[in-house]
Amino acid sequence: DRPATRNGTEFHRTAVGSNSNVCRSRQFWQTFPLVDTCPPAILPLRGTVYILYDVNISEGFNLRRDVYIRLAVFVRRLRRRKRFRNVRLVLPPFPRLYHWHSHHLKQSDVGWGHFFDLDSLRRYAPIVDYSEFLAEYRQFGMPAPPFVHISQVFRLMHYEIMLEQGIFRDKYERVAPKLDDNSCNEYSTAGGPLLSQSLLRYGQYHCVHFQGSAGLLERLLREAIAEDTAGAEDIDDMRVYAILSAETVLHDHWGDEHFWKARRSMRFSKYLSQVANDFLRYAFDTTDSSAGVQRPAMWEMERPKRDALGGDFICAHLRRGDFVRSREATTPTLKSAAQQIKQLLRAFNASTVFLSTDATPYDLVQMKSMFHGFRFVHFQPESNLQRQKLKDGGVAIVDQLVCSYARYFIGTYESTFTYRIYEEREILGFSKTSTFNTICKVVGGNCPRNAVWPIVWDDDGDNDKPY
Ligand SMILES: C[C@@H]1O[C@H](OP(=O)(O)OP(=O)(O)OC[C@H]2O[C@@H](n3cnc4c(=O)[nH]c(N)nc43)[C@H](O)[C@@H]2O)[C@@H](O)[C@H](O)[C@@H]1O
Repeated sequence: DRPATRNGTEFHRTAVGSNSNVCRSRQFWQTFPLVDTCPPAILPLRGTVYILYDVNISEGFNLRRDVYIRLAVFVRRLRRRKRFRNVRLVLPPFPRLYHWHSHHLKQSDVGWGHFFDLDSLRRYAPIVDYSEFLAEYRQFGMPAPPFVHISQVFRLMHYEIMLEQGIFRDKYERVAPKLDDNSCNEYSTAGGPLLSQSLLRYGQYHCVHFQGSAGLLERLLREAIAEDTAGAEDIDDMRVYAILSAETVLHDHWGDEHFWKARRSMRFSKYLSQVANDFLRYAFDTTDSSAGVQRPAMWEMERPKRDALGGDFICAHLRRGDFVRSREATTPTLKSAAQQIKQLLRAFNASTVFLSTDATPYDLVQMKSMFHGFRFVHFQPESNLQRQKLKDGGVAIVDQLVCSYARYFIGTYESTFTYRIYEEREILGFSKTSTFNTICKVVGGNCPRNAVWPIVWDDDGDNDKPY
């Protein structure tokens, strides 16, 4: 057929109009450079492997952030391998999470760009937001209405017995789905509702017992690519795979410098950061420089630091909601929490407390009434419009950011929400003693405390060039 022209480069109409994701092999293209079979935009995408993933539907926002880190560290390393040089981790749209109670807000199918600075994430790992993935995939040509074809889906599940003769071994195994078994059912959204995205279609659906760290996924993906490859013709084709219940995958190395680099790259979106900064200035007269924290334009410029001062207030993260019932043994009453926070205010000769909480409005009023003689501050969006823009997830992030700037922070036992605040304060440069604190069940009790996982920096700067 006759070559058409796009951006001054010739390509064959058939390759664009069809659903082919096959560009001619490099050798052929180099031999006959004028007969270019792909639109120029696609050429750099040759061999792309898109990894879609999703997380168990009941997991909260802050565990999802941790699962992201496991996969981001993995794909950053994976990109060093030839077949995966163009790997892309596709970030799953957030469904309406269990904890996002405001039913009048539109908060399903929310992209990661709403919460995070995608360019900052991208400087750590090859990621694309779901909408960016669709736009990129479209360039390969899709049938109408446009469908994305996932060749294999892997629904991960834990092994029933983890130890073999007392030893934990990394392993996985495809298993046949049992009809009466909800742990792997292709029509269930339990492993994440990704497949209900209207533009997705998939080929094979596998149930996989999986035990091990993210690195083990490389074997699983290589196996899938080998199965999907017929021969030399399609060896370097674009491929799409999906991993469901990705929370099953463990960190390759938890808490090392790779973890922290990925964590540091998780800067919040410009809009959310701006709302938090405005609130800090308005409510506490606090800025980056008055608080003495480090927040350079790029996370790559951050350095070890321990002398941040923080704003002139104490922050407490008081988790209520499901914790009141499901973690009764470690969750304090409002009265006990208020007593502990007031003790701290007196000890630090401070007059202001910022309370971050998912408490009901009624409990919040109760709590406030226990702080006579102190200034009690809680973040509320300033207008309906701002609430709609922030959504419940955005309000929670503003709460976390404000707590990250406090002179002293105390959080909830075993809450990932609290752990993410600990991490943010580690990055900003606070002392460990001002950060790793836990509210007890009762005042003066000998209570369990959250783990202390301090930040780890590379010895010689950002020398870990992945690409
Ligand atoms: C034990 C597990 O704990 C997990 O919770 P946990 O780690 O605290 O932390 P998350 O997994 O983030 O879930 C708690 C969610 O509740 C809201 N939330 C909690 N604290 C605050 C707060 O201070 N301010 C605002 N604005 N919102 C808050 C917020 O939507 C947050 O993502 C649960 O997700 C699991 O379902 C399970 O219960």
